[in-house]
Amino acid sequence: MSSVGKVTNVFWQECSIGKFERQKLLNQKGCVVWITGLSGSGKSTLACTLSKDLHARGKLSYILDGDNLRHGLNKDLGFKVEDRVENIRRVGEVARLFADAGLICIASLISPYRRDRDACRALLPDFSFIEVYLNMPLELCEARDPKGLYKLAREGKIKGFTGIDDPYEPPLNCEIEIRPQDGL
Ligand SMILES: Nc1ncnc2c1ncn2[C@@H]1O[C@H](COP(=O)(O)OS(=O)(=O)O)[C@@H](OP(=O)(O)O)[C@H]1O
Ligand SMILES: Nc1ncnc2c1ncn2[C@@H]1O[C@H](COP(=O)(O)OP(=O)(O)O)[C@@H](O)[C@H]1O
Repeated sequence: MSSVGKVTNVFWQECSIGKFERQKLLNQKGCVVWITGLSGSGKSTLACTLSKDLHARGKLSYILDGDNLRHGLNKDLGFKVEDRVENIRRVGEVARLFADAGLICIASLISPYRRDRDACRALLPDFSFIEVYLNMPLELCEARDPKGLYKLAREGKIKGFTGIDDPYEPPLNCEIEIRPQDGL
């Protein structure tokens, strides 16, 4: 018996088919590629390109995209600090399940807070957690503005927009940092 979060009397159930058996079946290792950066920095584009490339190599991947998850799993969440924290916590847990299932899980979310990204990394001590920082200047992201959200934020029609009037904390020790001159 153990105590988990708010409840007690819950038990961990083991199965003889585990992570290693699944990895053998799929001929790959589960891991998480966590893409972080401002809106418009290219997270979804990179996630899709990576997934297509892996697919072509016969590797099974799955994308957890912030925008998409907010249509379902996270549709009860907004953009206040506590909602973003819960958003990242949930996606970290889902990413852990996908990695445990043996997939290459590609999470692409703004994930503005360093502490939350680090907490996701800490959830995955037995897997590779590859943090990819799309270090694109705000001016570039704002010039792209494919959804017109920066314009609305500048006009004050969206409050708390990341990079405008809400913070983004860049990673200090990410595995991969991509800058505009890297020519992606
Ligand atoms: N206030 C505010 N701030 C930032 N982003 C906003 C906001 N309102 C809506 N959007 C749109 O939501 C997308 C970001 O969702 P995420 O789940 O990745 O955000 S977060 O990680 O919880 O910060 C983000 O998508 P991307 O442009 O793909 O990053 C925006 O389209
Ligand atoms: N490497 C790149 N070079 C030029 N434009 C890009 C690049 N990556 C993405 N874009 C464009 O920038 C915009 C934002 O990309 P997107 O992947 O939607 O970013 P995010 O998911 O971070 O909001 C889109 O119009 C996309 O086509």
